[in-house]
Amino acid sequence: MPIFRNARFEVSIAKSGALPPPEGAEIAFAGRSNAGKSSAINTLADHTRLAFVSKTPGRTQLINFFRLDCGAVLVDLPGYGYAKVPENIRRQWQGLLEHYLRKRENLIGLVLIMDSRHPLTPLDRQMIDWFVPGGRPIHVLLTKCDKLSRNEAAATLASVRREVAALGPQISVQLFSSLKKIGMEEVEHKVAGWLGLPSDDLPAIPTPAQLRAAGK
Ligand SMILES: Nc1nc2c(ncn2[C@@H]2O[C@H](COP(=O)(O)OP(=O)(O)OP(=O)(O)O)[C@@H](O)[C@H]2O)c(=O)[nH]1
Ligand SMILES: [Mg+2]
Repeated sequence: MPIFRNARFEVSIAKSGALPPPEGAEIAFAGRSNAGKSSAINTLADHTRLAFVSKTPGRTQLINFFRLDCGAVLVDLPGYGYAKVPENIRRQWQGLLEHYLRKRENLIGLVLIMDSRHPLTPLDRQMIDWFVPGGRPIHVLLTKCDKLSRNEAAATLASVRREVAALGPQISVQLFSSLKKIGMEEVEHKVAGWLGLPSDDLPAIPTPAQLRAAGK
């Protein structure tokens, strides 16, 4: 069962004081503005307009909560690092992110979206630093991997894996593309594991040979 399918919008909030009561395990999606976070959520949810996708960076300015069929919650955090946002607003968003990542008791894991062409920016490292002390896992999606050659993608994956190994013990990394739907099963398996859902119900992760045969 693809766990993100049928995600239903529940609520949006703009201030940490207004967080909804913690009901069900939360899986947060975070990423630099324009990294492809909304596209990844829409692709995983199999819903073209669940999360807003735009060509103008910095559009997701709220924390959006989506309920999954299994009862868990997908949390879409505001994109960070967009240069044209005024400093005071940027500080306010970062405060909201820090509060949520450090303090949210039912937050069990973080999916961190990075553009595979610009991984591990200083703010990505900041998110990792805020989250790692809680001991909960982080799964990095190196998205837009359709824009890299096969060799570039493999080299990026290896170097990001090497770098995050030094930042915390619970950080995993994979390639992803919303455009080509690459890497969906891998992230579904990972998050199902966090939620303690049986991964027998999930489709098997295709082997590299199967992916090549499918032209991906
Ligand atoms: N080629 C390619 N383009 C992508 C992919 N994912 C997203 N994009 C493009 O990248 C741009 C930003 O995508 P969004 O999903 O809106 O990014 P976001 O991280 O949600 O951005 P903000 O909400 O603005 O912070 C859009 O033009 C998308 O079409 C992908 O896997 N491959
Ligand atoms: Mg977005």
